[in-house]
Amino acid sequence: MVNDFPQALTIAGTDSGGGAGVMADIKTMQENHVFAAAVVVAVTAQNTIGVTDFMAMPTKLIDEQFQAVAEDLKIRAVKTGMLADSQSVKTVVANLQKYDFGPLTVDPVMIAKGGARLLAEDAIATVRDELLPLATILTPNLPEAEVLTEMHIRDEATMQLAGHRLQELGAKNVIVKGGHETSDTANDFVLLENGESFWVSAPRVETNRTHGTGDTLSSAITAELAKGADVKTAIQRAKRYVSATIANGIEVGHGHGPLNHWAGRQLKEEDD
Ligand SMILES: Nc1ncnc2c1ncn2[C@@H]1O[C@H](COP(=O)(O)OP(=O)(O)O)[C@@H](O)[C@H]1O
Ligand SMILES: Cc1ncc(COP(=O)(O)O)c(N)n1
Repeated sequence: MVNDFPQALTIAGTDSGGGAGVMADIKTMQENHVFAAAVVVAVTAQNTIGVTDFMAMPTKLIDEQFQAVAEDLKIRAVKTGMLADSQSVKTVVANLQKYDFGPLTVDPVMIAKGGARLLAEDAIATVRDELLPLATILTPNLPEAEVLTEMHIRDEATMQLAGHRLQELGAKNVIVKGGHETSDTANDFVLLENGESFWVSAPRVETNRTHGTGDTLSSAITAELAKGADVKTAIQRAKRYVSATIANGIEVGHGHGPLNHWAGRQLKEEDD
């Protein structure tokens, strides 16, 4: 059948070091048996040690990438990652309103693990006011949730409160990621559109090989949605996948190392 294979789209920045951004998204979607397409919003000069430079793509080129994808592919689920600046966020929002790419996962990327700012300060309001209300699923880490809700998150109770505030801001479903916490388990709080809430958890791995964890979780969710999973199932499967990529680390680079995107194959073997 023409155009029937599950296809997903990432709208994000590239990582020359291969561990995060568009590169992590494509590897994740591929490993989860979904065809991955990409609209590149920014290019970063980056490795596991840090980001040395980046540039946002011109608006016209972003528009043209959207048009090229929309005219030919049948995208069933889409995610956003690094969006760089306010102009780029507005361009992405306009294109998401123009084309139907299915459920939208918004990973509100702001600052890289190495400390570099990947979203201009004045673009935070644009993300909150214009992009967040389009989100089927919003996936902030703790610092991002704090910035978007303007509250201090200290514990599980404040993570839950933040989830509810983010839903009030317009995101249908929210997952507040606890990767930046220090407890023995990596606990993420999930609040669904119907009001149901629960935690997804995995043992915390003592490692600095966590470059691209957020991208990997959000693109695994997007891949599951592209295959037709419901939101709850997509989040549970994606958590299992990202946990395996962290737990079965590979040694690449000298800083915050990338994940083992092949680890899902091990999970399949365990299941069989
Ligand atoms: N050291 C770790 N061990 C296990 N899971 C982790 C670890 N660090 C992050 N995670 C998980 O990875 C996912 C991404 O979370 P996080 O690292 O907070 O995102 P981000 O990359 O956006 O900062 C979450 O499910 C989180 O719980
Ligand atoms: C292009 C791009 N997108 C996203 C991230 C965030 O990933 P992390 O928080 O793991 O550094 C990144 N470093 N680079």
